[in-house]
Amino acid sequence: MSSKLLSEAQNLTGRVLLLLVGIWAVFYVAKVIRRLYFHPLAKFPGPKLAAGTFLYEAYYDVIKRGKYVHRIEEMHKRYGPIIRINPQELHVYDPTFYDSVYSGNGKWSKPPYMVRSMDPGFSAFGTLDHDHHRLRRDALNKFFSKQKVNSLQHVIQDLANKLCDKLEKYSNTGIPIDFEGAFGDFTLDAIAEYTIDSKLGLIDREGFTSDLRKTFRGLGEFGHLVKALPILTTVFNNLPRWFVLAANPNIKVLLDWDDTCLSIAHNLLRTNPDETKEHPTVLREIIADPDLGPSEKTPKRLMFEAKTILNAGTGTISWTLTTAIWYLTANPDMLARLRAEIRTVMPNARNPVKYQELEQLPYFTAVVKESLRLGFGATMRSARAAPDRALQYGNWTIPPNTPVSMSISHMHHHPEIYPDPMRFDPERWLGDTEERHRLERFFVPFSRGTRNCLGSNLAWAELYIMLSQCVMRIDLEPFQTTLEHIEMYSDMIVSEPKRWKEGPRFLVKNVVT
Ligand code: HEM
Repeated sequence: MSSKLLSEAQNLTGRVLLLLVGIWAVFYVAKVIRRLYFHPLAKFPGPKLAAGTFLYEAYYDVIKRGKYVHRIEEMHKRYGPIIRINPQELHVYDPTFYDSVYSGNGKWSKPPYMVRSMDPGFSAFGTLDHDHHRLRRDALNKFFSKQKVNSLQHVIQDLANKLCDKLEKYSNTGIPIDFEGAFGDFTLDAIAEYTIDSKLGLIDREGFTSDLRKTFRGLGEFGHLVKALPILTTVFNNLPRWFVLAANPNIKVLLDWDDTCLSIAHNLLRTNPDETKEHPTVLREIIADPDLGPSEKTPKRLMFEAKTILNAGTGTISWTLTTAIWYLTANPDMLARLRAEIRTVMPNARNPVKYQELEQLPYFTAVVKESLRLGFGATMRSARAAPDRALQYGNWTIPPNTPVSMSISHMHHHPEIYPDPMRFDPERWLGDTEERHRLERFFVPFSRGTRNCLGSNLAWAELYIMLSQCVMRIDLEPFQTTLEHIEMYSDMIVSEPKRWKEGPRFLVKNVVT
C-alpha cells in the first residue's frame, strides 16, 4: 500500500472514531439532560452532578476510596433529609424512616447495580425480584433459625477452643498477631463447616490469614468501580483466570472458593441425600427442599448460594470481634467487669457453657451490642425499591420502583440517638427499659425487613462464644495499633479504618489461669 493510501486510511479511521465519540457524547449529554429535567426524580433535592451521572458517586467511592457515605451526610446537611444521590436513587437521613424502607411488609426488590459485582442473580442475596427472593430465602431461613444454630453450636465451640489453644502458644513470644486475620480463620472455618460441610482447617495452619482482609476490601474496590462501569463485570467474567490473578493476586482466595463450592455442589447432587453425615449442611437442605424446582438446584446456583454465605459470614463477624477486642484492651475496667460477670456462669473457660447462658448476661450483651454498633462490618448502602406502590416521606411522594437507601453508619453514629456516638460505652445498653427500647429501635447491624441478614442468629452465637473464650483465656496488649486501625473511615462494602493495611495487631501477654 502506498504511503498516501495508508495516510488516507488512517485519516478515515480517525474520523470514524471521532464521529463515534461525538455520537456517544451527544447521547450521554441527552441522557444527563433527561435525568436532570424529565426524570420522575427530577424534583428531589441534591447536587445536579449527582443526579446527572453515576460518575459523581464514583469520584467519592473509587477515586477517594469509599467516601461517598460521608459526602452523603454532608449533602443531607445542605439539602435536607431526603436527597437524590445518583441518577436512580434517593437517600434518607432520618432514623424514624428506617423501618419504612427496610420493612417486612409488601414487596421489595433490589436495583441491579447494587449487587451485580458480586452475583449475577443466582444467590438469594443477588436475587432482584421480590417473589423469587422469598422462595430462595424461605429455603435458607430454616437452616439459620435460632434452633438450628443451637443444635450446631458445638461446631463453633470446638473451633473457638482451637483458636484459643493456638493463641495461647503465642503467649510471651513478642510476636504480634493480626487479629482480623485470626478471627477471619475462625469465622471462615466455622461457616465452611456449617454451610458446605468442609473442614478448611485454616486454624490448624501455621500463622494467620491476613490476606482475607485485602481480599474483602478488594471486593469493595471492584463493587464501587462496576457501579460506575457495569460493563466491567462482563469483561471480568470473561477474562482468562491467569490474567485475573496476575492483575489481582488477592482474588485467588475467592476463585478457590468458587472451585471448592462448585465441586461440592456437583458431589452432593450425585450422592444419596439420605446418606448419613456428621451434621446437615445448607446445600443438602436446598437439594432436599420440595418447594424448590430443578432450576433452583443447578450446580452453578448452589455454588453461588454457598459462596455468598461464605463471603457474608466471614469478614463481618471477624470485624466485630476485632472491634470488641480493641475496645476491651483499651478499657481495662470494662474488661475486668466483663470477666467477673462471665465467671459467674463459666468459672473455667475450658469447660464452656452453652451460649444461651452467656446471652443472659447483661454486661456481656451490652459489650456485644456496642461492638456491633461501632464494628458492624457490612457498611454498604443497600437500596430497596417498592415495585408496586409509591412510598411517602413527609410531603414527598417517592414513585414506585425507585431505589431508596439509608446507611447503617448514619443510624449507629447518630448523635441524637447515641450521645457521644463514637465512644465505646456499653453502659448505654444498661439503661431503663424505655431507653433500651429506644436504642433497640435504631440498632440495625443486620439491617431489617425481607432482606435482612440471613446469618444473624449464627453471628450472635459466634460473637458470644468466641469473645467469651478470648476474654477468659488470654491477656492481650495492642501492638502498634490505635483507634485509626479500628474506627470506620471508608465504606468498602465492609468497614475500612484509616490504617487498614497493617491490620489491628495484638501481643498475647499471658494465659489467664
Ligand atoms: C456480625 C456479623 C454480620 C453482620 C454485621 C451482617 C450484616 C448484614 C447486613 C447489613 C445485611 C443486609 C445486606 C443488604 O441490605 O443487602 C446482610 C445480609 C446477609 N447476610 Fe449478614 N451479617 C453478618 C453475619 C452473617 C453471617 C454469619 C452470615 C451467614 C449465613 C450472613 C449471611 C448473609 C446473607 C446471605 C445476606 C443476604 C440476605 C438476603 O439478601 O436475603 N451474614 N448481613
